[in-house]
Amino acid sequence: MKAPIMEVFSSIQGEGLLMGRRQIFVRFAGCNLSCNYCDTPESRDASSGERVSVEELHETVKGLITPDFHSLSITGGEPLLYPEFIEEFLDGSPYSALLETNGSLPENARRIAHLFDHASVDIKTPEHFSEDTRGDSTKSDISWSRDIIDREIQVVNILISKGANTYCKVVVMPTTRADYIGNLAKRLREDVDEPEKLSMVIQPCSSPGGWAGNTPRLLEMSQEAGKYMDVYVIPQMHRALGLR
Ligand SMILES: C[S@@+](CC[C@H](N)C(=O)[O-])C[C@H]1O[C@@H](n2cnc3c(N)ncnc32)[C@H](O)[C@@H]1O
Ligand SMILES: Nc1nc2[nH]cc(C(=O)O)c2c(=O)[nH]1
Ligand code: SF4
Ligand SMILES: [Mg+2]
Repeated sequence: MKAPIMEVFSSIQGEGLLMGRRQIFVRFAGCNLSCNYCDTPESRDASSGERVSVEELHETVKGLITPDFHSLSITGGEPLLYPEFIEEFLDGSPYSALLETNGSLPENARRIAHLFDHASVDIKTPEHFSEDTRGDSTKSDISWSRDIIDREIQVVNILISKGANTYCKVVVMPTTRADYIGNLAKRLREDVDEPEKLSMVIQPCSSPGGWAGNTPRLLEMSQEAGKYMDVYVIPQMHRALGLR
């Protein structure tokens, strides 16, 4: 079996609750969303990857193991587009794995959630999409994205129920309303089956220079989310350090 893989590399996890861990990243090519902030836009096109077999991927990963290796990061693009390949690759794999997903494909998640010890589910917001597809982000109401958030919450519930240490990640802009993040946290608190097992990571968008003078907004967002959930504000460490 083969799947389009854009890159396999060893680095330090730069995001979320495994930040600082040495990981081997497997970046699948192809994505079903088009976030306007995506820092790996080339990964959205499945043709940006080389078709690799499970056996070839095992060999490549084996050659990248280091003494400080902690886990695999299965990312993309959107890895949930390739559940059969991931199932074959991780089934019987000796390595712990993190799933880095946009959470939009619950049925695919259901098939492979049991193979992950860790999971990061991105919660996409109106600002993440272009004008023609997003709702009215001038309001604090999250109704515009009900469908995608419904699916992301389903994926969170599936991953937690299968034992993955799961957190959600929200990429925020200097323009993101603090009460929007508060309402998002409230919705997650209400609809996630085991909310005590879920933390929210507020991740500042890494568009250069966007945060100078806007950081008080991060405190406001954290405070609003903290009314409902365990919350962290964590920037992308690898980009600040120039790590891959
Ligand atoms: C490239 S995506 C691939 C995995 C999956 N498609 C997703 O969206 O989670 C990996 C992560 O990068 C983060 N990311 C991408 N572009 C970013 C940016 N400009 N600023 C901050 N985080 C970003 C998102 O949080 C996303 O979870
Ligand atoms: N160092 C490093 N950490 C990361 N965390 C999430 C990443 C991703 O693109 O999925 C990423 C990445 O591309 N590099
Ligand atoms: S879902 Fe992930 S890979 Fe796809 S466009 Fe958004 S950030 Fe990029
Ligand atoms: Mg990245």
